Amino acid sequence: MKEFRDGSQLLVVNCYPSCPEPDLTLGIPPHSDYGFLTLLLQDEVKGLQIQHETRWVTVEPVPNSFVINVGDHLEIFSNGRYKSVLHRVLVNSLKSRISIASLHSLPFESMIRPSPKLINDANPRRYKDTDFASFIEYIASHEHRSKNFLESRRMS
Ligand SMILES: O=C(O)CCC(=O)C(=O)O
Ligand SMILES: [Fe+2]
Repeated sequence: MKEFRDGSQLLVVNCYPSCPEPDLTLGIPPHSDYGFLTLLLQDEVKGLQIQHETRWVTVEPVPNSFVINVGDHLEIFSNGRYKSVLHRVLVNSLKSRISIASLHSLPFESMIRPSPKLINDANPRRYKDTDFASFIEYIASHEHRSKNFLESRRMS
């Protein structure tokens, strides 16, 4: 898509200090990412987990590599064929951890909508249009947990 040439990028740097009681908290609660794709660089300390079926699976750090996550916009654009990945971060008592997440999408003012090529009588449209303003409005009044923003964009 041409629009990606002027697309948006959000860069998030996370630092998780070691925690004396790691079982009592989370580094980041379960959520899915804003955007089409996230490129994530994690250091050598484990902590990231993705939800696979009903289990939380640790994403083993691989040196000099990115973890690529599907975000909510790709789920919307693909009309649900690709699912944004629910993930969370654990803390540990021994080491602090750093990660850098780069979230990529269309320009902030663009509407994100299911691709018309994927919609037909057998596959009706499943998500409403959304944009950065709707995301900001949503997180101003709700906690961004689980996949609740994406759920709010589902057609009823
Ligand atoms: O620290 C990580 O590995 C993941 C961070 C994350 O999920 C985020 O910044 O959205
Ligand atoms: Fe994330």
